[in-house]
Amino acid sequence: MLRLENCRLDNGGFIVRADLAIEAGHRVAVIGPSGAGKTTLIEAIAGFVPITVGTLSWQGRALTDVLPGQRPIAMLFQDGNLFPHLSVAQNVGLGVRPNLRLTSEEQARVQAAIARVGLAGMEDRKPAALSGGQQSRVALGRVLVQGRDLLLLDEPFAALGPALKAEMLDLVAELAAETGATVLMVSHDPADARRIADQVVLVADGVAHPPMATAELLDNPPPALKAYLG
Ligand SMILES: Nc1ncnc2c1ncn2[C@@H]1O[C@H](COP(=O)(O)OP(=O)(O)OP(=O)(O)O)[C@@H](O)[C@H]1O
Repeated sequence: MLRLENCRLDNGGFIVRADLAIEAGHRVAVIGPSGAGKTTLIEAIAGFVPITVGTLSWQGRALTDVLPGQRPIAMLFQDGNLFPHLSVAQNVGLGVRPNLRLTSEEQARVQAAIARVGLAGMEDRKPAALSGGQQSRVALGRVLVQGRDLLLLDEPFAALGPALKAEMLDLVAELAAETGATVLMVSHDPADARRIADQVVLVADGVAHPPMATAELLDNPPPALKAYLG
């Protein structure tokens, strides 16, 4: 279980409060008005935004004072997930070892991840020689080899067209199901939440609310969400 107990997240003076728990294995969409603090929540869990009050824990282990790289977390951003001068295999390999000196067993893991995300045969290509969807697949391959318990996504597929975005969301859901990873995904599109998230965390008015069942929340939105959904 991921727990934020009476937390105060401080993003350069912008405060979000969070007192919530997410059961392991769930896929949770983080939605809410622009500027409400969705990214702040994700980055506090990842360790980039300080938690000045309260405790963050995963499976009973306190993470509040753990450095970002030592948290059981993999992250995918909207942009800048790939290094343009590195090949597909190298970009994925970074998930195993930042210096890319991989053992043959580790190279095999990278190869398996590349195949799993549908890029077998493209190992030596640079990102510029890939489509947007293929680039997203490389980033997902890197997340996959990291083998972390928690996957945090901050609108990673916003730049893709609707069909491609749906395809990538489905791939995230499949990979999470295969690995048992718990997923938190920031999205502006309620359809994304309905597509892959069984629960939704609403961030509004300075508060990250406890998760609610996706259909229940979106079918009967509270006032703050209603205003946002229009
Ligand atoms: N480094 C910072 N210093 C001060 N304020 C910040 C900083 N980063 C973000 N903020 C402010 O914190 C608030 C929340 O930002 P955040 O990015 O978490 O919102 P969001 O819900 O993800 O927004 P969006 O949907 O527009 O991406 C915003 O008002 C923003 O201006």
